[in-house]
Amino acid sequence: MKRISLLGATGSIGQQTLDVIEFHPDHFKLVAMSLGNNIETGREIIRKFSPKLVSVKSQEAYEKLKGEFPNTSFVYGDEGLMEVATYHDANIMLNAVVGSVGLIPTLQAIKAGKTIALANKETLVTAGHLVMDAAKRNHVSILPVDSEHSAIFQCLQGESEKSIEKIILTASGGSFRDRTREELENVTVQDALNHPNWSMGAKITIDSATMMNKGLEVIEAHWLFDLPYEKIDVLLHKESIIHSMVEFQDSSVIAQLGTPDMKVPIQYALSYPDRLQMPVMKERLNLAEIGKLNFSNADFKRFRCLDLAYKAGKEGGTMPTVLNAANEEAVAAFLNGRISFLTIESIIENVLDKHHTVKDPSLDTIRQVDEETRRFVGTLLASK
Ligand SMILES: NC(=O)C1=CN([C@@H]2O[C@H](COP(=O)(O)OP(=O)(O)OC[C@H]3O[C@@H](n4cnc5c(N)ncnc54)[C@H](OP(=O)(O)O)[C@@H]3O)[C@@H](O)[C@H]2O)C=CC1
Ligand SMILES: CC(=O)[C@@H](O)[C@H](O)COP(=O)(O)O
Ligand SMILES: [Mn+2]
Repeated sequence: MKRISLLGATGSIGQQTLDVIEFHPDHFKLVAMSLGNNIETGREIIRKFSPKLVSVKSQEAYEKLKGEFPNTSFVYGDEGLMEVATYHDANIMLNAVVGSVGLIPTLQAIKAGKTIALANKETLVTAGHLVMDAAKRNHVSILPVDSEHSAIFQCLQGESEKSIEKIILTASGGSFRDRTREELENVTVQDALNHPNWSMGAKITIDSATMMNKGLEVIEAHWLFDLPYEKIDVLLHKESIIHSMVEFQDSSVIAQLGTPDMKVPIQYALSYPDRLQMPVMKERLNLAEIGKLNFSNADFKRFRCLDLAYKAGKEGGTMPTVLNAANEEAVAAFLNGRISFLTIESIIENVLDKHHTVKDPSLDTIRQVDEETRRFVGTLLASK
């Protein structure tokens, strides 16, 4: 029985994780969870799964919920998130919060010896060296939930990482994949939130539209699979059927395919090294029905954020921390209607240009750079 603590239970990945847990009561049990502001959904989840410990974001939410469920203890804030991440009765922690707020709970869970199922890619982007180093020292596995990384992880089962020629991350191209840069000038938040293949949280859907998502995934892959950036390619594939591929030294290419459904990589991370039945999904893959799959190279001028992410990743040190923090702030400003779609990338580029890299940063330095970057983006936004 895997006993799961789930960060971000009310989100898109969180809810699909709960579906998977519900399908397999003999294999999985939810013992602890966190939510942010969505108390209504939180209540429904607590009623259904009776977790022993629940963390909420604010003290106000904590005051509202704490007397309602006699068998559940409540905590709140950053401290609460950490308590859930390290809950004594959990053996696996699935991190499905959005943003670099996921970093510290991940590090704490690693220290507590929990297996990590990681959806929260920002954690690896902002401080991949600290996370992978802590995992190594504590003999803890980091199992990917992100669909591309799960695909690569699956392709690598039974293979030696030494025999990898390169990995190929597929990219749908997001909501605006068929538009020119000129056509991006006046796109709306609603247009951007309309992803062609995946139903996801707002932040990652915007990241997908700017292709920053793929850039973050390149950095995530660098850390997870210990590969230099030269061995990580991106390929546009608009159907999101091939979730990613590995090319080996002998020229063989192994790919992982499936309909776009996050329950598959979530379940694989939870059941690993076993596979379980997938009782409820939209549909299984029928290639004859699909007929044709499309591929093309990603244009780095068209998808500026992808280029910025490769450059930040290659530079290393604190540069990816800045990339991530600037992106989080710029995307939030776009979602709030404060800036246009193309301003997201110009803000990130401006901030990266001004940053002087600190090599091999400590956790304190990462936190400081993250905060400074957010403040700097705040001043840029104030002048708009
Ligand atoms: N959605 C997807 O299909 C995929 C997502 N990912 C990654 O998984 C992560 C989660 O994405 P997704 O599920 O789409 O995001 P959502 O926005 O749908 O969910 C985010 C979750 O995090 C909680 N949360 C947000 N901010 C905070 C905070 N400051 N403190 C505590 N909790 C917080 C939210 O709580 P509440 O809603 O209650 O406020 C919610 O439970 C991201 O890193 C994303 O990149 C990766 C691959 C696919
Ligand atoms: C489902 C998932 O893993 C997302 O990260 C997805 O990959 C987004 O799709 P694109 O970034 O390829 O548009
Ligand atoms: Mn992905």
